[in-house]
Amino acid sequence: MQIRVINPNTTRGMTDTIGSAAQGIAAPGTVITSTQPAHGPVSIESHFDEAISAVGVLEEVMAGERDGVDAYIIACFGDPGLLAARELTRAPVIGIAEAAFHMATLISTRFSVVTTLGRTGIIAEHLLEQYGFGHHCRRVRAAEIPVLDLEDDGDAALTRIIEEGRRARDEDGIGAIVLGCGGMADLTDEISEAVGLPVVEGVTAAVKLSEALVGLGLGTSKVGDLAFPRAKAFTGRFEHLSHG
Ligand SMILES: O=C(O)C[C@H]1NC(=O)NC1=O
Repeated sequence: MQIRVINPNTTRGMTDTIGSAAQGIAAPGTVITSTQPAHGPVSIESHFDEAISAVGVLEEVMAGERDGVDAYIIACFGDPGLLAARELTRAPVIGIAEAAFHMATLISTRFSVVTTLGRTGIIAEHLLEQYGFGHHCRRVRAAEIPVLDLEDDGDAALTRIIEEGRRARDEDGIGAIVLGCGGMADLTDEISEAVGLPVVEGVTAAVKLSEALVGLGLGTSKVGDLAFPRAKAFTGRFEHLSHG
């Protein structure tokens, strides 16, 4: 099977980190192809960044449909464009936040999230409620690091994440940590070792969930709100999105 991992930001180094983590956990026979939008924010750290990035995610899913992709992963912790992407395909589309939340509830009764900047914590909080995991998550914490510090200042970023993870361990009454950024995909073992808790990371969780869904012959329902979009003309810079 082919799983297309989409980094919604446009930083190639982070796309490569994400793709490597995905391939490293993939089963024999699973091919990971990783991609990013041609246009969009170099990192996603606000509602504005999320909104703009979603268009690129959808364009990458449309390209994947031409490539015969078997499953898609949206590798940003805000799961930008998730439901819209599901409208475009019969394949499974998994957001890394949703995947991580599901996995964390299978190994712990309470978890906390450690993400990058505090200002994006509300996005994870909204997703927790939207997905039905609000009562499982004790707190959404932030290491207060810019997303691209994970690429540009990795050691300092890792230190900050571990420090926040230890505070969560000591204060939150939790059994697991969820990593709140696609760019943390290669840090799972180091953080788990340093904090002394199981760490759930969304990219790798989404790979295994995608393999499970494809293996079960399950894909996005095309009945109801996730049916293919109605024929629609788009104008201006979005004219290429016209369909039907
Ligand atoms: O929402 C966040 O803080 C992290 C999010 N931003 C990004 O560019 N990739 C992510 O996973």
